Amino acid sequence: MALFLINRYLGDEGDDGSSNESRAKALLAKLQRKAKVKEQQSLSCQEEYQSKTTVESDRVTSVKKKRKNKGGNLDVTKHPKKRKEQVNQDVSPPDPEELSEGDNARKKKDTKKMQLTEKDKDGMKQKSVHNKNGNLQEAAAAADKTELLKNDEMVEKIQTDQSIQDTETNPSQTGFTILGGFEKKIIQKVQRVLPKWLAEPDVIQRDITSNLVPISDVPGICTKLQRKLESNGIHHLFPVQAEVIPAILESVSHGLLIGRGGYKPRDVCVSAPTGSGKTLAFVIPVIQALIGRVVCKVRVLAVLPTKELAQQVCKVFSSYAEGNSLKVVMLAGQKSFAAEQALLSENRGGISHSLADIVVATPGRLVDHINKNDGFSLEHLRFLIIDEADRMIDSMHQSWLSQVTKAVYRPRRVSEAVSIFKRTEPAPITAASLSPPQMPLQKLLFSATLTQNPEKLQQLGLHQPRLFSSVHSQSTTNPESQERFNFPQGLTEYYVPCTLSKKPLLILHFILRLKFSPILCFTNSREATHRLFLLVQLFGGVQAAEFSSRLSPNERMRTLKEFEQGKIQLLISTDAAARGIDINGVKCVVNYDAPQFIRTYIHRVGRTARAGKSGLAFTFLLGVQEKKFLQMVKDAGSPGIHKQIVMPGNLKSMEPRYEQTLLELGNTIKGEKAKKRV
Ligand SMILES: Nc1ncnc2c1ncn2[C@@H]1O[C@H](COP(=O)(O)OP(=O)(O)OP(=O)(O)O)[C@@H](O)[C@H]1O
Repeated sequence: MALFLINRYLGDEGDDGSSNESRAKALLAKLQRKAKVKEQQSLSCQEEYQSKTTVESDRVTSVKKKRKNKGGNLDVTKHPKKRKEQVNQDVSPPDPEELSEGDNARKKKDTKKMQLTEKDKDGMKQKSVHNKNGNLQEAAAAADKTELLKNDEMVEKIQTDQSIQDTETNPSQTGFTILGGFEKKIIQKVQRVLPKWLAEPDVIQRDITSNLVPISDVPGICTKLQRKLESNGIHHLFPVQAEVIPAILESVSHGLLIGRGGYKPRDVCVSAPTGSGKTLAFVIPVIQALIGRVVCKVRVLAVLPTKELAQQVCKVFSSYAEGNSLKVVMLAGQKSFAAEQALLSENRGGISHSLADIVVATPGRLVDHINKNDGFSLEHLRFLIIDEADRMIDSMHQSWLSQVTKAVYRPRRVSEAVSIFKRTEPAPITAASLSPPQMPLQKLLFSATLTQNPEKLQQLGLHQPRLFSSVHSQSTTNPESQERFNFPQGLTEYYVPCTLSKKPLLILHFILRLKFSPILCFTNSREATHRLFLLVQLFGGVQAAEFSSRLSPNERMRTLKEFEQGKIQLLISTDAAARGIDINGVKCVVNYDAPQFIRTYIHRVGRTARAGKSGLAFTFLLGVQEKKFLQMVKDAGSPGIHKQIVMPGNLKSMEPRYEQTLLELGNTIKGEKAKKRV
């Protein structure tokens, strides 16, 4: 017995319930009818074709015969490409049997063209007769012949090309749907458009000095903080502070719990030049928002890429939290894990109590505390500050943000789960979602080189972000093209063409002859930093120090302090000191090694010309680097980089001592290597 019964649809006749045999007969009859109709159509096509193609030359017919002998198959309507190839090799009209109605119409067109070309031929013949005489006439006639032959070929080509076009543009003529043909379509280039919030930011004035705003003119800053600012020597706010502080304060105008009108507050992104005062732009409003708090909980978390930066920001927070009973704790690995744990919380009566309102952390240590410290809770977190945001996005592979988000939205302990505040991850706003008291998490992003790449920013999961920027972008800006940034107003940029061997002499010339101290000098690796430091030290006459991961965190801190105090004339550093570090009084930055990326350049040169002051930046460029580097700086929106030539004669007097120093350097490095091996 058959397991399956397969029924085939045999047309309307198949539905009447008759036997298989009668169905087969009906189908056969139908096919025969169709074949007859087709045959009649083909015959009528053939007749029409023969009547219209009398102008075809004998030569063409012979070619056609040849093709038939070869057994070539011209049924290429299904394969337009193949047809084109074949036609180019073997030009002949298609078989009348193959012609459909569409082909006939096409044939009419072709015949018209042929007639036109015949006229051309006649015209050309007459021309030649009129223009030439005597012996020349014969030659001219021969030339005409070849011309005509060429013409014939052209006519045929036009015909076949036209027929291909017809077939391709109007597939219905062939009766087949032609698949593919994509290469023929003109594909419109996708116009990338920035999202509105990125394309139309709130504009921040770039020029600090002529746009200072008196503290009392900025709405929302309480008198306590105003006095604190003044006691710290700040009487006016910089443009970025005057714009951003009121915006953040507005989002907490109805308390910490929920944004205005019950909506979650918008996240804030700030892109402003180096040294423009971004730190106070988040410290002031956040401190003010916390001043009235009753219970101590971690409500502010600031994440920074390096220990030095975390320490710097922690210092500013502590300065403004002082006297407001707010506690600031740093988690950056400066202290042991247990010591940081003790600073974060204490256990009273079996319940963990937070000892920190504001936590300033580096990503690694932060994740350690989230995972291993039960006394560290982010359940009440209200502000997440991401400083040097573009760098922090690059370090997203450490998944620190997802760990923070997890800790914020999913309380780990049962006691926390029954908290009166219900946290919900950002989602469509409905009346129901707004009914319980909400503790929103607001993200505040800051950078001098904030990316405009929406794909990168998307990783941060921003909620209705608002951008404050000193860079005006167009809505049509291509996010993939090189981004433009603003340079500090007081910065003057130079490049110094040089050779590799002259670089050490140049830096010595800058410090010993041109007296450009203090100089912050950047190299591209810690080895290069160390070698240059040794060389300068051996040369003598300069107070130099190095700054890189070769040093312990405490040594690095001490070095920065001594540099700021003026005890060090030349600080040779890796990019460890390129970002965010605020060292008072750096007059000159030297890029001993040219930076590879524009962001690195902007942050390095931004260590000078801070807070509206002036500063100089020099970049030593080898011949091969010049073109690419200058283009990169220009494309990024630099107001102009000047050429500074140091004549070889100016370095001559230092050369003998330098040669001697190189020998000593070789021995010192050998000694260091030997020491390492032991
Ligand atoms: N309103 C102000 N008046 C005077 N000085 C200020 C003011 N605001 C900030 N400063 C000073 O300006 C300097 C630069 O500030 P800050 O470090 O915040 O800049 P930044 O924009 O964060 O720079 P970077 O992008 O390099 O990190 C600091 O020394 C700070 O004390």
